[in-house]
Amino acid sequence: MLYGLKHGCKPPPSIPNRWPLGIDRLKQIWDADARGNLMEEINSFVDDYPTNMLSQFFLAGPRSYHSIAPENVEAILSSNFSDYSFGPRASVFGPLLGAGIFTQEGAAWKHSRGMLRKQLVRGQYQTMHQFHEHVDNLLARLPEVDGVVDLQPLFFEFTLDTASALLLGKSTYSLRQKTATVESRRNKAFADSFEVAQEGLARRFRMAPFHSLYQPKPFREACANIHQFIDDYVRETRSPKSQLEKEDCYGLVDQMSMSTFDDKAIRDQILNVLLAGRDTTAACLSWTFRLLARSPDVLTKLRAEIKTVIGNARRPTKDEIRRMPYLAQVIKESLRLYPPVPLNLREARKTTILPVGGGIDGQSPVLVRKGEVAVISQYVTARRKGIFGPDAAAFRPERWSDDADPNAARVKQAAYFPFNLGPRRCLGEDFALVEISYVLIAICQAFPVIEVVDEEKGQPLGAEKQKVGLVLCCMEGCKVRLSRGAAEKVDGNLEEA
Ligand code: HEM
Repeated sequence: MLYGLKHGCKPPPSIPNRWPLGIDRLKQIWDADARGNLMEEINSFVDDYPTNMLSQFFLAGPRSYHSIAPENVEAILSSNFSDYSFGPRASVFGPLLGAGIFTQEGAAWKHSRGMLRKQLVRGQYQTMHQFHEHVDNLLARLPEVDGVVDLQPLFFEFTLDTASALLLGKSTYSLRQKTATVESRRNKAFADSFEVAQEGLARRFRMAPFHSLYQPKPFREACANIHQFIDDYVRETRSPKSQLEKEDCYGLVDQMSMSTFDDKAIRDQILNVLLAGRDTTAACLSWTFRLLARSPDVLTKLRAEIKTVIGNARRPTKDEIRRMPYLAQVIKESLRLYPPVPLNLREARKTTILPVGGGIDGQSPVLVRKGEVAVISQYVTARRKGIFGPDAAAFRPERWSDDADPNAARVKQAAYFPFNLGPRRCLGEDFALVEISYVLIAICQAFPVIEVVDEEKGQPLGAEKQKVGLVLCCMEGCKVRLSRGAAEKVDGNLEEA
């Protein structure tokens, strides 16, 4: 208390509750979630309380602080990083993930991060070859001439294929599951179990602190199937025969096998990275195409850039992707409006201070006691009109380049953190951005027409139903009309540079 007074701390406004223990607020959240507009509901709280922060109690749980200001996000994730922990994350995700980079903290996390950085940041995908066959498989699943397709499930299959190739050194080839071989059935069973297990983890996450009550048989079986699948892969990859046959060591299994990790440690790391990287990338691809199909002007400008830098019949190189500023802005704007990880929380491991949010005007520091929870939301912070202007809810990629004033650009950048900030910033950011760019380019090249479907025409942005699971997805999927029209190349297989 004295510590707080010394630093001029003041409490933030509380969210008023009509029922005891915030039960009305919990109901409001569950109802909004069921309606598919949880994030918009949370966003609207902020319009009612336009200071930087709100505090709230739920049931008998600790006080939580909902922080909107970028200064607080920076303090939580970066400058005061060591004052916070993940709270119950390891135990919520434990049944599937065990101990890996996503669930670990302290020295064990540092060790994992050092090892994975080598694989993810300087990995084989630098050459882009790793993506080629999967992009071709994706294009082969799209209409031959013209038609309506829901891209969202295809993107989830695509990112499972690329992530498994990166991690296991061997893809699950979900996009090719038309042939019923023993291996394809095994891969399909893995993909299905992964869906069930992820849904279970999302439920456990929502139920924290009562998460351990949720472990139904289908969830336990799905986790067991996944563990078996990965263990088989690891054993196969580590067998002396397999090592002899291999020309390259692509996968994480290979890299970890060269260190002292046992099979269980390898399995845990693979699942941790798979969970971190697969759905996030698929969700971003899906939201980006939804946005592009509704924004013909943006699409035209993007096509013009693709045509100038690469043309319409050749695969992009990494260097060409770097030379496409508008493409980068399109992805950045999509991640601003629809961050795959829309909400995050940290628990104070010691008493600490947030720079702003206290008092009536929200400008005083706030004392956060040990055990209290700080909640941040990329979705909410990145939609603040005070930062992004009156058109904050609009999809306008140009906003990332139209600031003559470097300070205005800096303020926007500070409010943009879809990949997290600080020591635990996403390790797959570069991988994801290259992968997303490649798919955007390939589909634009193959389809001169990408349009919103008739039944969704005129639907305003933000009115779509959203699903907040482990990532933010669209309940309505990503249905678009695609037409190959007079494309320069129609067989779906692009030439290499
Ligand atoms: C658009 C795609 C992606 C987004 C938006 C994204 C976002 C994030 C976020 C917000 C975190 C922090 C989560 C937390 O600790 O609370 C994170 C962590 C992480 N991400 Fe990503 N991610 C993406 C793609 C990927 C990919 C493709 C990979 C790997 C291939 C990956 C690997 C990781 C890893 C290993 C961590 C844990 C880092 C650590 O705790 O030190 N991510 N990501």
